[in-house]
This record gives sequence, C-alpha cells and structure tokens, in this order.
Amino acid sequence: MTLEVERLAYGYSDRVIGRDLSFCLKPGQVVCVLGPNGCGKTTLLRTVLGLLPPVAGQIRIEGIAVQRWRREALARTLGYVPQAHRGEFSFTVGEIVLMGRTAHLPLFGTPGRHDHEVAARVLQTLGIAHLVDRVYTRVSGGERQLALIGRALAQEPKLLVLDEPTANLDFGNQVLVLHQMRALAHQGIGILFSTHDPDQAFACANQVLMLRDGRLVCAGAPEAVITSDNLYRVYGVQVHVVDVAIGPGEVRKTCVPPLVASPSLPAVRAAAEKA
Ligand SMILES: Nc1ncnc2c1ncn2[C@@H]1O[C@H](COP(=O)(O)OP(=O)(O)OP(=O)(O)O)[C@@H](O)[C@H]1O
Repeated sequence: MTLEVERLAYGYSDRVIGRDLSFCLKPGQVVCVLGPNGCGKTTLLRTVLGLLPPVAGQIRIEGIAVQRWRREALARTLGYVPQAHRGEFSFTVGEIVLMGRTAHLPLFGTPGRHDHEVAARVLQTLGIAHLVDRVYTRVSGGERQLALIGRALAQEPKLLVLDEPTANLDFGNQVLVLHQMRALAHQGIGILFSTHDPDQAFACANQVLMLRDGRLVCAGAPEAVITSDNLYRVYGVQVHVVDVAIGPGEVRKTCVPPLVASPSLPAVRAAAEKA
C-alpha cells in the first residue's frame, strides 16, 4: 500500500511542531526519519498513524485520506511500534505478541489456532520464545522493545511505523531488528521508522527525511543525503562519512564522528543553526 504525505503540518492544539512536509512511501520501501531530540519525529509518526489530527495538509493511504478510512480497516493495515514503555498491566510477553492479532478477529472473537501459530512464529523469529510466560512489566527494557516489535509483526500489517525501534536493544538485537525490517520490506511491506543512528539508514533505508526545527532539511537516498554537510546542518557536529568494504565488491557508507574537545558542542550547534 502506498502512503502519501503532502504539505503536512503537524503538532498539538497549542503548538505546531512541523510544517510543509511531503514524502511518499511505496510498498517494499523503507523511509527513515532522522533529526535531533525534540524535532518532532514521534509527533510526525503519530500523525501519520492517525493518532493525532494533522494541522494542515494531506495523509493518504492507497489514495484515500487517512481520516476517511474505517478504524478497523486502518487497524489491519497499519502496524505501530511505539518507543518502549513500561506498561501497566500484567500481561505476559506471549499475550502482548498475541494482541497483534486483535485487528484480525471478529468483534468479541478470541484468537484461534492460526493466530497462536503466527504469534509463536514471531516469538521464535525475534528470539524471545523463552519469554512467552514472563510478565511484560518484569522483563528488561530491550526485551519489552522486542515484545512490542513482535506485537506489530504478529499483526501482519501492510505499512509498519516504528519509533526508534532499536533504542533499547543490544548490538545483536539491533542487527536482528534491522534485518527483520529489510525482510518485511522484501515482502512488500512499507516501513517508516525513526532513529538516532544514521548508519541504520545506510543499512536498510531507500529514503531518508532529515528534520530540524520542524522543517525538512533534506530528503532522498541515504547515500545522497547523509553527508558531512547535512549532518552538520541537522545535528551541529562534524561527522566523517566514509566508505567501508563489507564484502567482495560491496561497499557501504558509515558515519564516523570525531570526538573533538573544542570548540564546545553547544557553540558548534549554534554556528550550525546560523548556517
Ligand atoms: N502532548 C504534547 N503536547 C505538546 N507538546 C508536545 C507533546 N508531546 C511532545 N511535545 C513537544 O513536541 C516536540 C517534539 O516532540 P517529539 O517527541 O515529537 O520529538 P522527537 O523528535 O521524537 O524527540 P526524541 O528524539 O527526543 O524522541 C517537543 O518539543 C515536545 O516537547
């Protein structure tokens, strides 16, 4: 399914956070949102999901405005992995993942054999089958994050939105999640995710949106957009972007931030904001 965002302004009743944002996410593509803390990535994702009303502009899925979609149809179409939260109810990890099947059940229906099989497969894929009976509120932050990703995978959405999906994960699990995202994209699912790590865009994105102060600074293919100049404009740090050989004839870019003591970071950022 194609997601089109056109001249979107987004924010809260008392405050516009971002404006004039346009992009298109086609089936099988991965779009990565980068930007400093507080620039509006979560607000953007929640607006795209229909959880916040747009201030202006259009969000269309398969050409139909999100507001015109029936809630049940939207629930089957859009998957969401929020930033990890602690949760309040004593569900087990297995129950959390099984909740992903809810959108596929009839009203008051209970999960059937197929739903349990899907949930079990997802638990295996994410390497958390051993947590199936553990209480969600009493596992680690990274394990909770994997459970939320599992819930979204069990939903089998057409479009998947992930808010900093690797934030709490160890290095191995970060690779696992990025691999999963790529695998889902290969199956034709559109993926929109935010991250603080530009290397993740090199690893799995087709398109990058770089935001600062509620504006789109640049957008395009990671190799074209994630440059030293643009990273400086967005984050106010001098970063080297270098090619690394990762296999025979295969090269990927990666970001190398030099650790400079002077000038101080706030001063560098102030200069970048003026630039
Ligand atoms: N419910 C709310 N009402 C009003 N303003 C909010 C609300 N939630 C967040 N904000 C503000 O909106 C701005 C953008 O927040 P948002 O969480 O979207 O940023 P972000 O880019 O996802 O940040 P981070 O990288 O730190 O997670 C911030 O200034 C934040 O304080």
